[in-house]
Amino acid sequence: MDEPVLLTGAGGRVGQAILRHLGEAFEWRLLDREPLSSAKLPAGVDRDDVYVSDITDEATVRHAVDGCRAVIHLAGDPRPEAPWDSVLQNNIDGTQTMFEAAVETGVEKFVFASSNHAVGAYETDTRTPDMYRPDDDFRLDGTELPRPSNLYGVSKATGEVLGRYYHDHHDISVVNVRIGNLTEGHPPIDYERGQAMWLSYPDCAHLFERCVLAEYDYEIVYGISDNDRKYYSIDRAREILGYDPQDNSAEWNGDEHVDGDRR
Ligand SMILES: NC(=O)C1=CN([C@@H]2O[C@H](COP(=O)(O)OP(=O)(O)OC[C@H]3O[C@@H](n4cnc5c(N)ncnc54)[C@H](O)[C@@H]3O)[C@@H](O)[C@H]2O)C=CC1
Ligand SMILES: O=C1O[C@H](COP(=O)(O)O)[C@@H](O)[C@H](O)[C@H]1O
Repeated sequence: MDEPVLLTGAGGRVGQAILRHLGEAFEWRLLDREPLSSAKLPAGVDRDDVYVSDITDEATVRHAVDGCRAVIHLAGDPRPEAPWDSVLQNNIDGTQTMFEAAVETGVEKFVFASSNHAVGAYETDTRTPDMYRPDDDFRLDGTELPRPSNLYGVSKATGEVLGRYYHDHHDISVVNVRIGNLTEGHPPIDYERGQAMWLSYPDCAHLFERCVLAEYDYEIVYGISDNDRKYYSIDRAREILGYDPQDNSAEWNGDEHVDGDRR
């Protein structure tokens, strides 16, 4: 039996998108500061493998991480408008606590939920709204420096740099997924930017599965579906991770799929 994968923030939107599609793909350990109802637990996950804890609680985090081969780290304050004291504690201090426990216990891979907001300031007045449209060829590809939209984006860029530090000094494999806009069922309606960076639930789960299974050193990739509208390249995710997204926001008209076919 393979060693388990620890998923933090398991009760949230991204966590549930992953567990809904990958519930049986791995042996899971789940961590969230909120208790997880039975409806949020995949079949086969034992309550002993569920940790109700804050990610800044070093002792519990270390216990949860110990023996895992990989960590998917989602827990944090996801609000673009989050204030500094919250992102400092939940996103920066919490992520450093996760990395420290991971390297102390010999975890091989660390998958970090970064964000479009780490690079939101590339969306300048002169580029928008054209860059959100299919005929525009502006692309960010993960090699650019962060240009955060807000303090939340600063915390995500800091998480990426923490990963760089722990990779360089402790040899842990790290992939940062700059997630776009995860929306269940259909792309955001009347929101061009959101359609350009839509990540469907099935593509989200597939991408994080590839992050656990692929081999890499230190990577920054974009987490969006294969949208006709896009200003994030997914070439690196395809090449390094074997990401093969199946969804495209252009195939949706509001909440209707153009073929009447929803996966
Ligand atoms: N949903 C999206 O479209 C995007 C999400 N992300 C990132 O993905 C991650 C997950 O986001 P969502 O699932 O949307 O958020 P969410 O708010 O739905 O889920 C976050 C989960 O983490 C838990 N959590 C928060 N702070 C914690 C702490 N200090 N200790 C332990 N647990 C804690 C919460 O209880 C919650 O269950 C976040 O890091 C967010 O920044 C990034 C880009 C886009
Ligand atoms: O990082 C995040 O980004 C998504 C999309 O950003 P938005 O500015 O288009 O709303 C956001 O919904 C999510 O809460 C956040 O964590």
